[in-house]
Amino acid sequence: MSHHPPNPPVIHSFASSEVIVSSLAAFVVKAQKEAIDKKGRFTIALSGGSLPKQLNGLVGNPAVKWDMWQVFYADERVVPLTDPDSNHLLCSNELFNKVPIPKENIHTIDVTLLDDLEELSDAYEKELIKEFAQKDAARFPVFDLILLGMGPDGHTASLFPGHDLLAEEDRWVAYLDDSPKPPPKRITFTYPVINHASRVAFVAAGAGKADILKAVLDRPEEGLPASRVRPVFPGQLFWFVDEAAAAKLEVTSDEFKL
Ligand SMILES: O=C1O[C@H](COP(=O)(O)O)[C@@H](O)[C@H](O)[C@H]1O
Repeated sequence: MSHHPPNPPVIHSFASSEVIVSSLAAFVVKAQKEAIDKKGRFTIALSGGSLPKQLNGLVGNPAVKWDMWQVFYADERVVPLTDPDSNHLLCSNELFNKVPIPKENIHTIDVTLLDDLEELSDAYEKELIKEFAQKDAARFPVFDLILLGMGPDGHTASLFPGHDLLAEEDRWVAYLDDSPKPPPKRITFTYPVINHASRVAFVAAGAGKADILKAVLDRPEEGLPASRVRPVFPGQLFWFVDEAAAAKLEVTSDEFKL
């Protein structure tokens, strides 16, 4: 465990969510290149919600080495992969069905275990162990990049305000059956996984995110789930926001320009 304090977050603010799309694509490509140069593979975790649409700048992008990607989900709803609530379905519709990524490089939940949350989350944890433990010999997986969204209540992945899972220190993947946002049954990466990544990036756009973004960044002592994302040094946290979402932050706009 590093005793160095976490790096301060880097906040990139853009005039519109359209500009986020191209900047985010360049950011992902840079993370991909560094990972492949170092380790010959790129491990990335995605979220659902508004995030997958923002990945459109990767479609048709010749710099993306799809066969080197290993994709996991930072959280997933416990539903069939064809259900409109599935994060995998959303990511497939927005991204994976439009690019030449090998299907076996996308790690989905095991849908034969939908009736047993404990087995399902254990199986997804084992999937992570297969990818990371033998190769990296670390106590927690070290993702090259985890992309997160933030809900209007400050939740991220399926870590919700006041939920017991915020205190989970050992498990890599946990389950809940009481999500305040439907559907109630979900699995989620825990903080030990999120906070051991090399890079974690939040994407938040629109005026609907302004109040909660202010609370998360200006009042971290409130302990909202998104405020608790503080990657262990030398990991780095990034925020990709548009001006509407950043409107209520205290820092001057110059500090936010790329
Ligand atoms: O339920 C979820 O919500 C969060 C935030 O969604 P957003 O639509 O406000 O961006 C999402 O990141 C997570 O993956 C999803 O399961």
